[in-house]
Amino acid sequence: MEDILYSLEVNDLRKTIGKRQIINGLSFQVRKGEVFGFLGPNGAGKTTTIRMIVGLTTPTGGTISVLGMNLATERAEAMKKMGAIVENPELYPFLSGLDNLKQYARMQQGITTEDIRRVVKLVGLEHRIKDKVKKYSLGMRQRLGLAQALLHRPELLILDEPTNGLDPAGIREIRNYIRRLAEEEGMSVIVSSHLLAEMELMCDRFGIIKDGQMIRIEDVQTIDTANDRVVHQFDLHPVDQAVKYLNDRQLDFDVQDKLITMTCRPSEVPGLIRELVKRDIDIYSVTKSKQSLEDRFLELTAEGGTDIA
Ligand SMILES: Nc1ncnc2c1ncn2[C@@H]1O[C@H](COP(=O)(O)OP(=O)(O)OP(=O)(O)O)[C@@H](O)[C@H]1O
Repeated sequence: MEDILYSLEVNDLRKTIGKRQIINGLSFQVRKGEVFGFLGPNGAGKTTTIRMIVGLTTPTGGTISVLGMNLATERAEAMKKMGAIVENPELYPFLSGLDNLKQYARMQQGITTEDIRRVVKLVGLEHRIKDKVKKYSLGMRQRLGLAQALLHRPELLILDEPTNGLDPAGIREIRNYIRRLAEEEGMSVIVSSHLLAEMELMCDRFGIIKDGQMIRIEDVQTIDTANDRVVHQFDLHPVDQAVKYLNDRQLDFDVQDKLITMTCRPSEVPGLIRELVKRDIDIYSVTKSKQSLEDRFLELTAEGGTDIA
């Protein structure tokens, strides 16, 4: 049998609502066992794409394959391989977490007590599973929703903004569970977010979506920022002299609290330091902002932004 490399393949996906083309020829693949992020500004089309993948809305054109099965022609089989939390998970607050899972299990076929025990452990709710859901924190509810989505042992898990509304501790928990599912269970996970730092910590790769198109796919391990323009902060003395030099070179910079901030490529920094030192300017430190990925994202998604070919 031919080996299937991808859990999900989306090809030339399109969606028109009314006269508006919302998704515009979107293509990407999700590998087996990876966490793939869907990153984009508000209104980029993340939710619409996810709704098509989970079968909540029908594409106007293009194809979606789940583990090699075409969603349009082998829908029932493809759906069995998928678990999702797209809108808020449906939970009954007056039932315990366990009873919620039992209730959910009844609506599906072939779910055993062992399956329930397994998902409770997977999301770390063993000690609170008999408590009523109304007593759960938002993070715990989210984890119970995750447990529901995992009950039928999906191979592809789809989570729309899974960390939305959670506090930092809750975000970290969900992130850890998502990573565990990929690393220990070999599951493929798609998460959408507009939080960049989140994507870097949670994903193996992420795609940047803008105006209903995938404009770039990044591999988190190999993000190459060497040639990206990054914000650098120079602590130096005397500032006036440095300001004069930078003005003479017609460089763009800001001065705040005696610190000079400028956006440049990391490769340009050594030359700049040499020139400043030649002018008897003492450099105490140069700090590179950690926001480079965010800068790049904003640049890529800005109206009329940089050419990303
Ligand atoms: N049912 C609909 N009717 C008309 N327009 C829609 C409909 N659903 C989505 N849109 C529009 O499609 C575009 C993409 O929306 P979508 O919700 O997919 O974006 P998103 O990337 O998920 O954004 P957000 O981060 O804000 O959720 C938006 O401009 C939205 O207004």
